[in-house]
Amino acid sequence: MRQIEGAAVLTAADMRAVEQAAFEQGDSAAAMMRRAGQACAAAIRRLSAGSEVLVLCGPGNNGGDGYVIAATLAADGHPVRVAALGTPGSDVAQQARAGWVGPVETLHDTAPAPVLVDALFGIGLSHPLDPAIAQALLVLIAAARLTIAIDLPSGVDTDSGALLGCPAPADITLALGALKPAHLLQPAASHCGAVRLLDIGVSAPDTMQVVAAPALPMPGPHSHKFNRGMVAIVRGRMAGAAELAAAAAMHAGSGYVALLGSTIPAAPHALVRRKLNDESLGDPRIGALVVGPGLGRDDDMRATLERALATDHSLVVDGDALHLVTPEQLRARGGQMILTPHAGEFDALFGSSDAGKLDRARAAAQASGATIVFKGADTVVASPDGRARLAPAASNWLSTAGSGDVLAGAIAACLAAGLDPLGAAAAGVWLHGEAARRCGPAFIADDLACALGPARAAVAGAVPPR
Ligand SMILES: NC(=O)C1=CN([C@@H]2O[C@H](COP(=O)(O)OP(=O)(O)OC[C@H]3O[C@@H](n4cnc5c(N)ncnc54)[C@H](OP(=O)(O)O)[C@@H]3O)[C@@H](O)[C@H]2O)[C@H](O)CC1
Ligand SMILES: [K+]
Repeated sequence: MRQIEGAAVLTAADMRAVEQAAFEQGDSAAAMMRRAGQACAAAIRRLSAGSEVLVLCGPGNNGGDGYVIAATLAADGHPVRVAALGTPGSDVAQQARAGWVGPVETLHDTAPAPVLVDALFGIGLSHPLDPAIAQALLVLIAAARLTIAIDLPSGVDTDSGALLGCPAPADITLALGALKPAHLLQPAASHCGAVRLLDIGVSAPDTMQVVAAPALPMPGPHSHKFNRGMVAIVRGRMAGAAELAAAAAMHAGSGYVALLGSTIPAAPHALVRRKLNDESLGDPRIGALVVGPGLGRDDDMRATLERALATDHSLVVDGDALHLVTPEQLRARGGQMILTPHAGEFDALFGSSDAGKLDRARAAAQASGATIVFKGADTVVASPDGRARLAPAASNWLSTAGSGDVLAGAIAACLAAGLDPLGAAAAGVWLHGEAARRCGPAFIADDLACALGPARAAVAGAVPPR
């Protein structure tokens, strides 16, 4: 079982394409199912510590995995029972069913067991779970001390993370071959428990990946404040937001941070405070310009935003600025841009929709030509070139004022350090989550900004300094 940071994420269709490609290379569905089931059985043996296991097998290949799991556990002398929903549809699942020689109960007449394995539905769930099935499942889950989902907990939509009926919450989900968006997108992600990836011998494309610890430079003998990356932050009507973004950029490793629009000396004194004018805005040493935190939405601030957009700096566009621009305006501007909307700002800029978060973020990146950080309990980073990064759940204590300002500053520091927009956005998201983890409970955004330093230090050195 592998941790999921950096793992490939595949939609159901992509997963099937990977399977098909493997078959065309000489692999077989039966062999793949055998590898999947045996890998799951090995993990389940470790997790169950000798307790009896009840495997629930569905009508598809997820159920086929379940029969291989049960047969493997039985062959190892591990106490195991099987209850089935329907009969296997595919030949490969029927073969797997034939490999189980024990009795097969039904969901309704089986007895609970300490360890429950949900092999009812995986990536093929196509419509909401029947309430009677869901109810029987919940009774068995309530009676178990450990519930393990195979590939996905039953009752979730693979690609969007939406719920399909009343889902079966798992304590652990064993993802097969690759993560799926539902392992990371809410509300499905909340029903997966701890997600572990099992290798089943398929090679997954890495267009979409789980956000991982970034490779960030460690300063070296030739480093100086400018080649470590200069960040400039436009100060708006609510000055505290820009101050937080500035503090975040400093702690996240930027060598020089300028707050444009403020000259009154104040802590932190390492923060350079300059008037906002053509000279300060046009400083060619700026590696990333942040506009939006606490900006305000009046005409003067709209004009300030226009001046920022008129530069050729790499931009981080956040907060109020997202209410003042249009996707067309951004696409026309071009250059490196990272937008960091939360749900409300996303709807304001790109319109509301019932589509899944991943699809919406990817469409927005296409429409605007910018890298989109669609924030939330499930953060999705989408690049205009189709690549995407999905973040594992971070601390719920991030639901505090200023958290977004801190993220904008962290992303800007990574962008100014020379990462490309997708890499910088993903690195900033990882630093933000890691800083929150280090803060523990009940922190405020000022604490979070300071914790970016230790988080940054933890990943320094992966690449040589510039
Ligand atoms: N590389 C891999 O990921 C591997 C995955 N494997 C396992 O295979 C499943 C995917 O198998 P699949 O058969 O495509 O789908 P499921 O097993 O999830 O379920 C499909 C069957 O369930 C029926 N269905 C769908 N929705 C419902 C519902 N709400 N209620 C009842 N039945 C439902 C569906 O019937 P339809 O008429 O809707 O088509 C199918 O009969 C994957 O998740 C892995 O566990 C391979 O075994 C190994 C490699
Ligand atoms: K399942």
